[in-house]
Amino acid sequence: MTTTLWIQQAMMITMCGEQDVVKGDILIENDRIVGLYGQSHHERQQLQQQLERMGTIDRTIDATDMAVMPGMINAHQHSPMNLLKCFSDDLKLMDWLEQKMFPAEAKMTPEDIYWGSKLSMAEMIRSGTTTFADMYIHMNEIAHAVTETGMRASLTRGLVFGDERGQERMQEAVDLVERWQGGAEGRITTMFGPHAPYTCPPQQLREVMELAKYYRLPVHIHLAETREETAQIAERYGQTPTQYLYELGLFEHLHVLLAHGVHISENDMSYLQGMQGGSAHNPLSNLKLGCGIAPVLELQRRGITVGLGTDGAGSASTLDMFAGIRAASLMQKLHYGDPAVESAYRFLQMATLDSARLLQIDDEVGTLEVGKKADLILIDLNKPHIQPLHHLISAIAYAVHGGDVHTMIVNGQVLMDNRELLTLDEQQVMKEGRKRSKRLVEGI
Ligand SMILES: CSC[C@H]1O[C@@H](n2cnc3c(O)ncnc32)[C@H](O)[C@@H]1O
Ligand SMILES: [Zn+2]
Repeated sequence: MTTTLWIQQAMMITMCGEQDVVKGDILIENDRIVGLYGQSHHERQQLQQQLERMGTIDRTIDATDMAVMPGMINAHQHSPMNLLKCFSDDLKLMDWLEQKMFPAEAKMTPEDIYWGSKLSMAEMIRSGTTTFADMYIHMNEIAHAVTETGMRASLTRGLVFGDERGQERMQEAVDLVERWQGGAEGRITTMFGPHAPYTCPPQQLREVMELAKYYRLPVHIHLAETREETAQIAERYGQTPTQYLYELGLFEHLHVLLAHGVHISENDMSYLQGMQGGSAHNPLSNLKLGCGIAPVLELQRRGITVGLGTDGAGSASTLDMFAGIRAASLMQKLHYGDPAVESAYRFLQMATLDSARLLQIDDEVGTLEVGKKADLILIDLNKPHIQPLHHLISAIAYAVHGGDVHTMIVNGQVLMDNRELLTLDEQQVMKEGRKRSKRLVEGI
């Protein structure tokens, strides 16, 4: 059975080019966009023809005073870490990770992961994120949660080595890929996820690379997040973290999603130039953990894709990608002492199309285009903190926040309708989250 949806009179931001704000209508058939129409006589005629072909329309949405744009794509996340949000802040990354996160994670059951990820999904849907890249443990539970909530996700079993359970984790990574690649009607894709240079010795990294090549899947890895990491890798291998991965051949044939990429020197950039994939910039996590400012614009100048993520709520405290867009832009303005250093539009593009490129799903999502998947958000502009509306792109980058997202559609399915979540029980998710997080942080 065909399902049809007609969004009327929206300010459409297609993310296909600088001049792309057009008032008009969008037609969706099942999971795909089948038409985008502006106000010209010719486009109105085309709209009428398409409507005649489609017959009775199941649902219309009056989007007057609303912007419609592609959903946000969070390119780096650890969704169950929402259970550990705001419990151990204001620490250095290694202390935070080793003394707080790892001990709490060691207590996590599959059910904790399921409910923790659902809590994140409720927050993400509420704040306009349609897709996320997740690296964690017990990934089956996250895959089930994604299936139920209707979101789109790239799932990765995070791999750390150094104890006797390395091979077992590797098997879980393979199981995830075999069971879930293309799952949930194609909304789930998978990657291989060696956690970081400092938790993955050369031999194990080579083994993961072989698996990624065999399955023809991307690799998702943390890289160059702190000065301490640079010092540790220099001490162990006499290399920078980026050089370490380069010498192992990681950038030769594989699509790689690098999380953070803060401490990347000019010389390191030459190792990354020409790579498939790119870097996920996580400004809020980097600011909160005092990691530094990623060389976002230098990487982009060298043709390296930079998408946008939040990192887990355990460090970033929020999964609101609009807050991330604002932070990313302000960081670069401050860093260069130049407010004109990069446009607001470019940062919106990082959170949509560029993140889609990192997840290797840009042929399906990241822009509003005929033939692409219907993954989009409606933003309510009729609010005091947004009005008067002089420049829509500026307003979205600097004034809008996640709470302004009115309606969300993923794969043609409405997940949030006028701020009501349709695919999860928010009260139950929060109740389970509160109960479980209490047990996890006890005594830590
Ligand atoms: C083994 S699953 C993923 C692993 O990553 C940890 N993690 C969360 N945030 C960060 C970060 O900013 N840098 C490095 N590692 C991070 C998380 O706690 C999981 O153990
Ligand atoms: Zn991370």
